[in-house]
Amino acid sequence: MGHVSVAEHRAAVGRLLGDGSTEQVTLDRHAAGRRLAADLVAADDLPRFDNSAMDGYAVCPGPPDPRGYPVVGDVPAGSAPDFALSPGEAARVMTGARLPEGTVAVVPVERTDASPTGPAPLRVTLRGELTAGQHVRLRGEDITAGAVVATAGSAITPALIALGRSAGCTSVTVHVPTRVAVVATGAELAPPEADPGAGGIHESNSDMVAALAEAAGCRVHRVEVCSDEPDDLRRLLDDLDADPEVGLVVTTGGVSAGAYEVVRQVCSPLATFDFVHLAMQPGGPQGLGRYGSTPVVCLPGTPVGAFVAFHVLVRPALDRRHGAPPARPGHAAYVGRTRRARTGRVQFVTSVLHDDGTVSLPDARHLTALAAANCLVEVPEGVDQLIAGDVVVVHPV
Ligand SMILES: Nc1nc2c(c(=O)[nH]1)N[C@H]1C(S)=C(S)[C@@H](COP(=O)(O)OP(=O)(O)OC[C@H]3O[C@@H](n4cnc5c(N)ncnc54)[C@H](O)[C@@H]3O)O[C@H]1N2
Ligand code: MOO
Repeated sequence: MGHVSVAEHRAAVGRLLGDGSTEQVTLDRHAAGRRLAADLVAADDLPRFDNSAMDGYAVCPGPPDPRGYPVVGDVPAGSAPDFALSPGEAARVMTGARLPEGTVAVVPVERTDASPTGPAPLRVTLRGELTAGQHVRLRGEDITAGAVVATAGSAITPALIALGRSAGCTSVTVHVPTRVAVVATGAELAPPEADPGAGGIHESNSDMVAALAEAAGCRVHRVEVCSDEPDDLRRLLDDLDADPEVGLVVTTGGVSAGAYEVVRQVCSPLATFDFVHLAMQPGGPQGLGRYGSTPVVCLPGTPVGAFVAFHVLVRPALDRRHGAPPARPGHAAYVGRTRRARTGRVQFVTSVLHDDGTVSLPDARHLTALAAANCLVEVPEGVDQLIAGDVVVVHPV
């Protein structure tokens, strides 16, 4: 076991995972959450043509006429008028309808003497002032063909799907999600439906890590629980290495100093692996390497340690692969209540950041504190006490 810093190990995970790749996919709901790997460019003007923002009458003002405007056409949405308005003429138009040439303004039906339903009248009288351009949506006023709809790195949100599709875009170039297998190891682990027996526990890491990976934009293809038997783990890793749907394996457990550390027993003899104990708590014991050609990141077994290690060490590499901007280096908050801290290693404490900018740190590293947490407070190595009002760095989780 070597001794490396958190930053060094984070960089090593980044090198192991590499840059990722890109692909072209349909711009539809399935692309939501992915990030653009290239600028998205409008294929069409938005709106595609001048159109009405109201159900009413398109008018081209002319000399005052006490009988009102002659209605020379009727344009429902979806049709293209084959006539133009001359001064003193009007046409009935519906919301979204393409406006006839010559339109100066649209008057909502409520401001006319016409019935909102039934056939278009022969003449219409308007009430109130008329301003040029009122209720007219101009071609390309939202975005024009060839303009950048969203820049590379943008997340595909529901609103961006609406904008891109409205601008005629049908496909997007995006980062390919990392295809992940999660392997929880330990002889004591009982699956959800099983009785853990006298010495067993309810297994929880596998789906926690899988959910963390999916929240980071990965596709999780396999979720496995493995015994402490080296042969079982070898067989499973061989199988995962051969599986084209697996591009990264994340293991939990079996990396510390005990007698049955299956991950370390199987992987540390391989020249492609490195096991270290980071000066970090929780999540100190770590491993990484390649099994066959498959990158493997080995997290510690304690659920809080695995969670923190995923956030601090693995998430940044996944963000880079998936085109997400690097996380901010953390932001400042104030310690709410004085408490002691352990020195000798950097701590990431699962904590609650409140609206008033103060942060509550729990007394114990329990899962209840993890589940309540909305941030990790980074307590530097040399700090043995946090005093109420001290500034600390927090990382949202
Ligand atoms: N003599 C030493 N003992 C330990 C050291 C050390 O340096 N010297 N490090 C401690 C630290 S820190 C950690 S973290 C753990 C890491 O141990 P492992 O990664 O080998 O994990 P396990 O021993 O398999 O399990 C630890 C703990 O977590 C529970 N666990 C494991 N997997 C799951 C799971 N899938 N779901 C729920 N809970 C799980 C397991 O039952 C243990 O209680 O080592 C310390 N020991
Ligand atoms: O590094 Mo361990 O996760 O402190 O318990």
